[in-house]
Amino acid sequence: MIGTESESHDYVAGLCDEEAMERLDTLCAELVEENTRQNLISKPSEQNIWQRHIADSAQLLEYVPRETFGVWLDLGTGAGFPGIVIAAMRPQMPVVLVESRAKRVDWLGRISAKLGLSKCRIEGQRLELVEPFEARVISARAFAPLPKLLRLSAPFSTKATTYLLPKGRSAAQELQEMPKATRRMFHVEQSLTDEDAGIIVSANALKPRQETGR
Ligand SMILES: C[S@@+](CC[C@H](N)C(=O)[O-])C[C@H]1O[C@@H](n2cnc3c(N)ncnc32)[C@H](O)[C@@H]1O
Repeated sequence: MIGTESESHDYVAGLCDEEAMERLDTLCAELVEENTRQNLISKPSEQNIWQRHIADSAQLLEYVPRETFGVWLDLGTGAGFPGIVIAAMRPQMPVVLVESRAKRVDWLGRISAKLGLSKCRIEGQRLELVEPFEARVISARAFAPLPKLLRLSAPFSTKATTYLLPKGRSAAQELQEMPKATRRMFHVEQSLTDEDAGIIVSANALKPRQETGR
């Protein structure tokens, strides 16, 4: 389990190059600054931003091949999690962020430009209105209850799509409440950054590295 800011920083550094780490440092600084103007993240979580937000997002990369080619779709990106972190760590991969709240859309546009994320596209509207395309990965943190999430994301999903859904404490319960056919398609992985949190992942997700101590 990753318990401290410095452990979180080291963990993320092991998943990306130095330029990506510089982008993430910039993201953290800009986020704290923007958090004085709009409510992007909770004030207390500014103190452990690497654990609560950056490493928490970055761990999703462990579930997909390093050379992922298709589009990564992040639903309800909000302040940027996990979508902006993923885009900052893998700038060559096309990433689409869907967010409906205007102030957050504006922030996502500004930070994406500042970080030079040319492959990152922001859909500033409700997911229900986005023209469907095939997503290689669909991620969503704190976006919607699982039945709604799967219903809204279905137009973007194929058999090859990997779902990565950080769900906090409710992960096992939410999956348990789904019909049997859906339960067979997913399982819950332990979050690296919170011992009480789970990530609902689809069956085609990679197994994460073992040396992380899980
Ligand atoms: C609880 S926040 C989570 C933000 C971010 N994923 C995180 O974990 O920090 C949920 C976000 O989803 C957005 N959202 C909710 N329903 C949406 C929809 N149907 N289409 C697009 N965005 C939506 C909200 O505006 C909000 O920013």
